[in-house]
Amino acid sequence: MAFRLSTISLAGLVLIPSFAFIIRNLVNRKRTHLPLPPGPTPVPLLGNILSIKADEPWVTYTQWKAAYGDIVYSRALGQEIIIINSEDVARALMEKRSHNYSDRPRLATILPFGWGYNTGFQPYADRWRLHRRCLHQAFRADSVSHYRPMQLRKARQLCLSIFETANSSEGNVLGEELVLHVQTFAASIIMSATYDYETLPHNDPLVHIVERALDLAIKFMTPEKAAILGFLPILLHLPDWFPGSVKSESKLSQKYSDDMVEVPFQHAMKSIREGTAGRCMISETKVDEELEPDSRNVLEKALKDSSATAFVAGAETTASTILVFILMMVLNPRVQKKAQAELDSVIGNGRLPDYSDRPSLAYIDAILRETLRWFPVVPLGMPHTATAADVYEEYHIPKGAILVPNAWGMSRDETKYPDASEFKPERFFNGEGELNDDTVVYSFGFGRRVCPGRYLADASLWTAIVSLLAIFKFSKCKDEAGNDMEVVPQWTTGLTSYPRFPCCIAPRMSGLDKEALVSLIHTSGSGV
Ligand code: HEM
Repeated sequence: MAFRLSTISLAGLVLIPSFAFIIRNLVNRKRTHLPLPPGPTPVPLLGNILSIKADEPWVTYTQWKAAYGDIVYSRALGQEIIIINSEDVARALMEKRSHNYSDRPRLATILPFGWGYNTGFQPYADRWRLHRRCLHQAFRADSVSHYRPMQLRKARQLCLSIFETANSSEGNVLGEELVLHVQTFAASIIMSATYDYETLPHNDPLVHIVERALDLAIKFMTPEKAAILGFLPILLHLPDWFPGSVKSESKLSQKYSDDMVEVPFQHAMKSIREGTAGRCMISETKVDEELEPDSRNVLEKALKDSSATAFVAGAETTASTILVFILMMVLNPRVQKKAQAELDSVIGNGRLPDYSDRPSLAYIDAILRETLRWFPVVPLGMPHTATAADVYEEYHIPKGAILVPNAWGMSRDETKYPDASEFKPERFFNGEGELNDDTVVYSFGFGRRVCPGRYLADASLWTAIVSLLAIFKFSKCKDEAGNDMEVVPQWTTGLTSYPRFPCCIAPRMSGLDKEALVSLIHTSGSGV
């Protein structure tokens, strides 16, 4: 009896919002007389959820492009979702009409799991504007050059760590070892740029606090869980023994998130008070002493929250892109050889490259662009929401609809990128042999919500790519008979995605040992 009762009440909780949605939708449609964008036929209640590839939804959306076009209407559990499959449509809506498409969906998991601090989830309102001001001050194009010596130092440290791992295993590096080195590199750059905090190479206590919060959040902050919690908010209050309850997980996640926001911020504030802080996001943000206490508190809170977001948004995305780059080098020896020939002709082998070499290394820049294109590590960008109903071409865009920019689909546009599934840096050169103006900006999002960390990310990626190419040759692992082993990367799923794969990493310079590498690093300048 108890079972039947709870089944009925659960069904009721699911059905009522769905009927409300259907009725609201019918009323709105009557008012507009315009069709919705085309899309697959939804089934009652679930919408189109069952026809989407759960681990690679961008693949399904790109197939929908072939069937329905650049703008596709779909539904998931009562939510209207519009997939944007072309850069032109994304710009027409999210940039040219950014006043209407800069909001974010209110995911039901955000506040209960302690993620209300995050810039990326802020509604389009004053608090978000203040966050953007703090991020802009620290990471705008003309501020980030200051971080270059630190980024270069950390890229060379990354090479040293990889060298040691490869050296101890005859060149064969396991997928998880590579992931760890690259993630440490990306995390240490963000911790330095935001908090002027120098991370330890292993088991850093502050990085641990951040990762603990992220690990838990990744499990619970999925779109499916948000949809379920949106229907059944009662799951937050039911006792732990009740199937589906998330009461204790949400409390734990809140605590971990609070620590993640507070602990590194207090560390930076202490250094500022003691007069030992170097340049970083916290020390750079002008909190005017003259401000009223209330305004000062609001600004300090925005600074604290947006700096925590910088880590969350910047570390994994940067690391994931470098992992894609290494995978591409393993799978495309021709490209790797050509890049190293360019490096040898410009730099020689007596020193390591630095930022001053960038204008002379066009092919390396093309590799960076092709890496961002070949697999945008935020394949579906971040969703934007329509603040008001709108009309685009002949279609009605309902108020509250979620717009999903399918960056992966844009990167597979055969008219712009012939043989799009191949890794070809040459596609970024014009007829005169110069780099063209496609910098794959769509991989960093659109309009007023575009990634504020893109300039910092660009410099981190370039310096990692150029340093790794200067020192190492990446190839497939060999089996006992000396044959190349097939590479089968395992891709993670979530808001971001990266490949995990073993590979063989050997120094390019014959006889290079650790001592020689350390000495090469020390004698190479920072060239800034
Ligand atoms: C390869 C590295 C990176 C990639 C591919 C990337 C990509 C993105 C994308 C696609 C978005 C969503 C934009 C939109 O809504 O249209 C975004 C947002 C954001 N990114 Fe990045 N990002 C990277 C690195 C960084 C770094 C290094 C930082 C910080 C220093 C950062 C901070 C942020 C923040 C705070 C947001 C939220 C913006 C908002 O909602 O207003 N990102 N990023």
